[in-house]
This record gives sequence, structure tokens and C-alpha cells, in this order.
Amino acid sequence: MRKIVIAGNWKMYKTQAESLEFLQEFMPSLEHTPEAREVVLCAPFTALSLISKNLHGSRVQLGAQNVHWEVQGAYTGEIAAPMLTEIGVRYAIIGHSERRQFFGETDETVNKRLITAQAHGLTPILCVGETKQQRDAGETEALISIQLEKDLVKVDQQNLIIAYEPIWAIGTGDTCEASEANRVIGLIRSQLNYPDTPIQYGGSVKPNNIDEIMAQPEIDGVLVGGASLEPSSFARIVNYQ
Ligand SMILES: O=C(CO)COP(=O)(O)O
Repeated sequence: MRKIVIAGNWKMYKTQAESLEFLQEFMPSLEHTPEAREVVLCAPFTALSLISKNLHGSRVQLGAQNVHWEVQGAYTGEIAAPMLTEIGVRYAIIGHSERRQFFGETDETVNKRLITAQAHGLTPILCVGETKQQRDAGETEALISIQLEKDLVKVDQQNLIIAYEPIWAIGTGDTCEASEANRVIGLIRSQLNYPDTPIQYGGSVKPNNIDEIMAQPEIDGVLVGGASLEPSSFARIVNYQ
């Protein structure tokens, strides 16, 4: 049985005060959410500890948005896995397209981060996906296949989540057709050596398209940006039909 994981990626949004405000409104909406759905909030580093303290006893899990491949050292501006696990963080997004695009992340550094995250008790959420240009050139399948091949060297696929995030669908409102996301995710699965690795879809997931996305047989959850910032819209997504 593959696990269903609904994760919010808050990106560079929400102070501590705003995070607490979110929780206050959001938490009651989980009352009827099926237990089998894992709900994850990937908050900014500065909010993680406070959220962790305010989640005691709750089913919501915490995720970071990055993690370094060393456990300590002279790496100004980075964060180490033990710093995250110490405060109760269970997941870490690795290789998000915004890190690849704006911060020089490569498949090699993504691979190193994945290995260290797993070695220190974090479950990585590995992001892969093509640009509009690559899609238009018919390179989607080849590009994703290369990303997986390079990113997953020596990675334990039994402690991993993959998020298929077509870059052209992120923050644009231009969602990938659910059936097309299902097709690409099926291809991703066919390249894995463990059948139960959860594979999410990400890119303009909203309350009005979540039901159709989650009805697809290959899609095991979603990684939500903008719509996870609003308690009521994230609640609707988590409580999809
Ligand atoms: O990048 C994303 C999640 O990691 C998707 O962002 P949006 O849901 O805002 O398109």
C-alpha cells in the first residue's frame, strides 16, 4: 500500500506569528481527515521550532525546505540534518526547482543532500520536473529520467517521496492536466526499484482541482505552494474527496 502524503511548501512565507495564526485556524479542520493521509507542513527554518512545540500530540508532521550534505561545518547560510531532527522535523524537500534555478543546485548536490538526509533520519521529498521549453521540445521524459538516475544514486527508495513538479505549472495557475501528471508519474514509478515510493504532483494545486488530481491512480499526494498558505484552502486540499 502506497502512503498518501499531502504537503504544504510555504517557501519564503510566514513569520512565527503568522505560522501560529495559520495553525489556530487550520488544525480544527483535520478532525475528519482520514488517518491514512499524512499531512506535512514545510515551513521556513525560523518557524519550525515554534510550530513543533505547538504541534504536540497532533498528527501534522514537519518538513524543512532544504538540508545540507554535511552534518556541520563552515557552510554559511545552510542547515544541517541534526539541527532539524532535534526539533522534530521528519521531512525535507530536496532539489526543488527554485533551488535548482536560483541557488545553483545540481543533480550532484541534490544526490549528496538526499543521502545525508536519509542517514540522519529525515525522509526526503525529492522534486523533479521539466521547464516549459523542455516540454515543448518533447524532452520531458528524457529529462526526468536523467534527473532520477543522477539524483537517486545510492539513495534508499524505501525512505523517499518524489514530487513531480513541472516548472511551468508552479505558481502560474497553469496546472498540468491531471491525466498528464498521472502519465508522467507512472513513468517515474517505472524507473524506481521499489514499487511503494509515494509520488506526489506539485504545481498550481488548488481546492478546485485537488479532487481530480487525487482521483488519478498513480498520484499519491500533492506538494502545494500558494494554496497551502491559506488555512481554509489547505484544509480543503487535505480533505479532498
Ligand atoms: O512549488 C510548488 C510546491 O513545491 C508549487 O507551488 P504552487 O502550488 O504555488 O504552484
